[in-house]
Amino acid sequence: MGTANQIWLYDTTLRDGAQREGIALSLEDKLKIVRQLDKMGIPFIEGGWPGANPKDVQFFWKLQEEPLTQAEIVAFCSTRRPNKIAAEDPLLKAILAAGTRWVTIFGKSWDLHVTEGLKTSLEENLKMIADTIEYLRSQGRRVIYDAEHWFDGYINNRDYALETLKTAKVAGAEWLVLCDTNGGTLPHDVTRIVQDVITYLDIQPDKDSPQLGIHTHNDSGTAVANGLAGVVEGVRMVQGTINGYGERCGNANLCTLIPNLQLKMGYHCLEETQLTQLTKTSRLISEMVNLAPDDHAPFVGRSAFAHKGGIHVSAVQKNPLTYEHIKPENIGNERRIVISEMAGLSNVLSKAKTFGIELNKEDAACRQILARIKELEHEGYQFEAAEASFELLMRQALGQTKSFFELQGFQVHCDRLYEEGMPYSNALATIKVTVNGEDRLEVAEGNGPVSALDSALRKALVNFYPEIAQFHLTDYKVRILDGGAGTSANTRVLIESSNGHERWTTVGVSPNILEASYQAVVEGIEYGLLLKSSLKQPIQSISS
Ligand SMILES: CC(=O)SCCNC(=O)CCNC(=O)[C@H](O)C(C)(C)COP(=O)(O)OP(=O)(O)OC[C@H]1O[C@@H](n2cnc3c(N)ncnc32)[C@H](O)[C@@H]1OP(=O)(O)O
Ligand SMILES: CC(=O)C(=O)O
Repeated sequence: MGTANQIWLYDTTLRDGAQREGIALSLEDKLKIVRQLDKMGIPFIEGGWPGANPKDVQFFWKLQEEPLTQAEIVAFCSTRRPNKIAAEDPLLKAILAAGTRWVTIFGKSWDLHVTEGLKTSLEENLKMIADTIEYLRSQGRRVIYDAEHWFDGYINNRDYALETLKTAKVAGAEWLVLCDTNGGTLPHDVTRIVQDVITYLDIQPDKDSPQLGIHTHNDSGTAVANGLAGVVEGVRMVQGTINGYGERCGNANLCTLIPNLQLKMGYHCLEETQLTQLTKTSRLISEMVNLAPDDHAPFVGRSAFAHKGGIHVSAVQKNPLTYEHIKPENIGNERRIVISEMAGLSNVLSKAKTFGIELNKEDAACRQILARIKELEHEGYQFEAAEASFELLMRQALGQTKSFFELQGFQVHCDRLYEEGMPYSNALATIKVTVNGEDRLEVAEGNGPVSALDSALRKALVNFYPEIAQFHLTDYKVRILDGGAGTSANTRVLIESSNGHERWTTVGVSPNILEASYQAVVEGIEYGLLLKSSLKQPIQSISS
């Protein structure tokens, strides 16, 4: 056992996390994820159920060839089937073949599951638990026992549930993990039930084995709170998943549990440097499972330390404690200042600094910029996501941009055509611009009006600004702002552009979707050109 304040983290992203609807991990994905968790210092990582599918079998073979650096990789399985012999159970043979030092076995605690699910007797279930653990111990394995449906079982039949745990303890399980499998338990029930288990089994937290663990699901929205409640009472292993992925509403989110345990409750889970990997790990794993990261996730979300209200920004700049519950850098996250109609001068100053522009509150331009933002946001512009447009607006107010070209006009023509009876769209854009006093007229095709317009504009400009050849649109989002107005509604378009190295987002607003798109396209090109120009150097405050 560890020191008095040690909590043993147990990650089940690769097993229970993968039981989330919408996640399908390849062998390669699983290997990448396990290495990242190992790097972050998680001591126990549940890799999968080796008897359940060929991918999990291969996963454990791969780890035998290239073991992890510090984590114990754990193989998962059920107890033997009713009225069978443990040594002959194919799933138990597979878990042994996985070659791990530690195995996790789940067994039934709830009498309802024994009689209705397993269709066996309460006595046989106790034998299944005992036989399985004793057999695995005889084969040299260390055993973690997951007491499935522990809390429901306890509430339905306390004495039987406690007997199943005692059986696992006597058979040699080193960890007894209380599972809230259906996720319906609330923290005050966790508290009283854990207290009873500790007394009944005479558990000595932080001393000898067995010790208690907890595995919670989020169906009541209390998975993390339940885990914390268990720890307060003496539980020393916490099971969960990165980003809370898991069956139904998910498992306890380790990205929330770990910082709460370590930074607020004084327990030791990870080294300080490992804790700073948390945000990166959360985002990396969301990439690997192909789910968009939750920007508003506690601790690790992109917005977890984002300040939008002017009052907040002003105070945070004086002392971050005023609106932040922890230091974002402790978990590898960062503070962000957001620009919107709720901004005050402090937001503008702070954002200017990130663009390399030193302003102070006395600059007249500062108030003008703020007033302009509020006016434009009232018209439907939104600068939170369109930071490139905001920087252009700021530089225009400060006289720090130049006009790269002048639009004379454009026309876009869309056709719906048919080829062998199949419909397809084709768009043609004509644009006329003046650059350095020279008129250019260009035509381009696209599979839609915006791509045709974008192509025509870039074609007209590329001879003057060759870097435009590297620019391309990477994302295009449209939002109808006043849906009640039907097809004459105001439209906001956000366009993300890239030059292959950097990405930036611009915004346009108009009742005409093409006009809104044109504004965003033009700002996208202007910002790309600005990035390469000497204008994008840090500049001095205009009043200094
Ligand atoms: C709480 C949890 O998250 S537990 C983990 C859940 N995860 C999974 O189920 C994913 C992996 N599972 C699988 O690939 C398959 O279900 C397998 C390979 C395990 C079993 O497949 P099958 O043999 O076809 O059985 P099936 O999935 O239909 O039913 C599960 C069987 O396990 C039995 N079972 C359930 N829990 C236990 C247990 N703790 N001990 C022994 N048997 C159990 C059920 O009673 C049922 O038996 P039955 O077929 O006699 O009715
Ligand atoms: C073991 C497990 O995953 C559960 O009881 O939820």
